[in-house]
Amino acid sequence: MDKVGQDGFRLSQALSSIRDGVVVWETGGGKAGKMVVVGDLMPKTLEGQITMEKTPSYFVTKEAPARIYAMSRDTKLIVVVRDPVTRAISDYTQTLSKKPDIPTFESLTFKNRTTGLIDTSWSAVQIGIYAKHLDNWLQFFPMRQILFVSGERLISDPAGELGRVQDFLGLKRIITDKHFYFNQTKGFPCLKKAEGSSKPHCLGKTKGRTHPNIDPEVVQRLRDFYRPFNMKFYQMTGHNFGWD
Ligand SMILES: Nc1ncnc2c1ncn2[C@@H]1O[C@H](COP(=O)(O)OS(=O)(=O)O)[C@@H](OP(=O)(O)O)[C@H]1O
Repeated sequence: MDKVGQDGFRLSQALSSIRDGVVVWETGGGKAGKMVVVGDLMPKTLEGQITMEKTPSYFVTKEAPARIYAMSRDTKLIVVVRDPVTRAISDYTQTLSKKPDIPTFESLTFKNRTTGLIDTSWSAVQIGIYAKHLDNWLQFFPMRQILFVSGERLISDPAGELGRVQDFLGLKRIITDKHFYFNQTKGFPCLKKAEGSSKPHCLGKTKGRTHPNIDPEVVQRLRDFYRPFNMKFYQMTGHNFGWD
């Protein structure tokens, strides 16, 4: 859940929230990383409260479903997804902003550009294969405990998407259109009033970075690559996200 979402919730509901943090990744030893902490760091939840924790990497971490299930099998899971092609470009843009020397998007996308073979081990590509990741979660959690929020609709209709979230969590629909306005300069909706303040609150500077122009042929190849995975994902979730 992003900041606008979190703020939106705090606006209206008794909600205890911590930011990214319950999971610690150990690096070193040449291993990709290991999740080591769960559970005890979660704040105590009082009657009538919902405790939230958000870590984007959970969704694509093989061990996460089993560990969260062991902590609490009733946990409700919310994942924001967007068109995997745009997601990959956004991911690359974020990395590029930190490491300007990385190779081009086009060269990272392919194992072999001539044959058009996509490098599915590149995380920017791999993360967007949502159907595959969802399969891991469905080994532990039923679909009714998982909500997929559309990243595109979070921009075009934030109140509508948050309406779905409130329903899913069994909360009253308190966040509505009247809590948002669209900031044309940012290209994102903002909250009219931030939590505990009378001032508006928009997403931070790092949201809405300009993406580099990518060779349209490469974009098309990626669209073709993702199409079957997207179709499977729509089937699994019963929701057409309209990416194709
Ligand atoms: N509320 C909301 N609605 C719609 N889209 C949103 C929202 N919050 C973040 N974003 C977009 O998600 C992209 C990744 O954002 P972050 O920088 O937060 O990434 S990260 O999770 O911190 O790694 C990044 O996409 P791009 O800006 O297109 O690159 C963010 O703009």
